Amino acid sequence: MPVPTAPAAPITTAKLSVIEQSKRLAAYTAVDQHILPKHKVIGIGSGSTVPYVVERIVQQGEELNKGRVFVPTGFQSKELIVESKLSLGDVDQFPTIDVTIDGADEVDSELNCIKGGGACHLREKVLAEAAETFVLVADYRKNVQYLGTNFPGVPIEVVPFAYAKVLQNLHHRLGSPNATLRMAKAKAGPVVSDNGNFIIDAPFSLEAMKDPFTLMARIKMLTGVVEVGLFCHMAQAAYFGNQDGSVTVKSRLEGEVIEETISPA
Ligand SMILES: O=C(CO)[C@H](O)[C@H](O)COP(=O)(O)O
Repeated sequence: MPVPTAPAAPITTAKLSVIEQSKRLAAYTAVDQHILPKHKVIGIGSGSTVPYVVERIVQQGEELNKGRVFVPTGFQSKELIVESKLSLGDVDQFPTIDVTIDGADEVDSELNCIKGGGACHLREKVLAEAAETFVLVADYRKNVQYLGTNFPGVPIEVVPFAYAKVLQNLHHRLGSPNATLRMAKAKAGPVVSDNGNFIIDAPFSLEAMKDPFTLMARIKMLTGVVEVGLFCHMAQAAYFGNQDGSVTVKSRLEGEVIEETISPA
C-alpha cells in the first residue's frame, strides 16, 4: 500500500504565513481523506481554517458537488457556502449528516476539544452530533495533551437574562474565579451569538480540564447555560498542519486514539 503523503503545496503558498499554510494543509488532508464521492450531506464548521475546507471541496469539481448539500454552523459558514456556489441546507432538513468538518481551539490526546472561540459552539455541537463522522482541522498550535494548555477559557453560551447568575455560580461554585463575559471588539457591549445569546469565557485549573466531560456536565447543569464549548467523545479524527509541511493525524480506532504523522509530498 502506498505511504500517504500530505497534499502538495499549491502555487500561492509563498504568500501565506506558516500558520495559514498549516491550516490549509490540515484542511486539505482532512477533505481528501473524509469527503468522499458517496458523501452527499456535509456539515461546514466555523473559523479561519474552514475556508480552506470549502476551497478543497470546491476543487473536487462541480460534477461531485452538484449532488451535495452543505449545512453551515453559522453566519460565516453560510456565507462561505453561498459564495462558493454550493447548495445550502439546514440541519432541520438534514438531521443526519454524512461528515462534518470543523475547526477547534484546542484538541487533547483523547480527541476532546475546546470550541467556541468564534461563539458558534451551540450550532457546531448540533452539527457534530448530527454527523456520522466528525472531523477537526487546525494548525499545530492547537494540538495539546490537556485542554486549557494555551487556550484561555471554556466558552459558555448563556441566555442574556441569566448571565450574571451564571457568572456568580462559575466564580463561587464551579472554581472559575476569573470567568468573564466576552465583550465585542467593534461594538459597545457583549458579543452576541448567532442565536442572540451572550458568551462567558471561563478558565479552569488543569486538574479540572483533565476531566473535560465531568466539567462540561457540571457547567451545563447551571440554569441559563445553553451550551458549553467542551466537545467530549465526539470527534473521530483531528488533523493538524505542521510547520515542516507534515500533517499529524489523531484518530479513534476501536476505542483507542492513535497518532500518526504524514510526511510532506
Ligand atoms: O469553534 C470555533 C468557532 O466557534 C472555531 O472552529 C474555532 O474557534 C477555531 O477557529 P480557527 O480555525 O480560526 O482557529
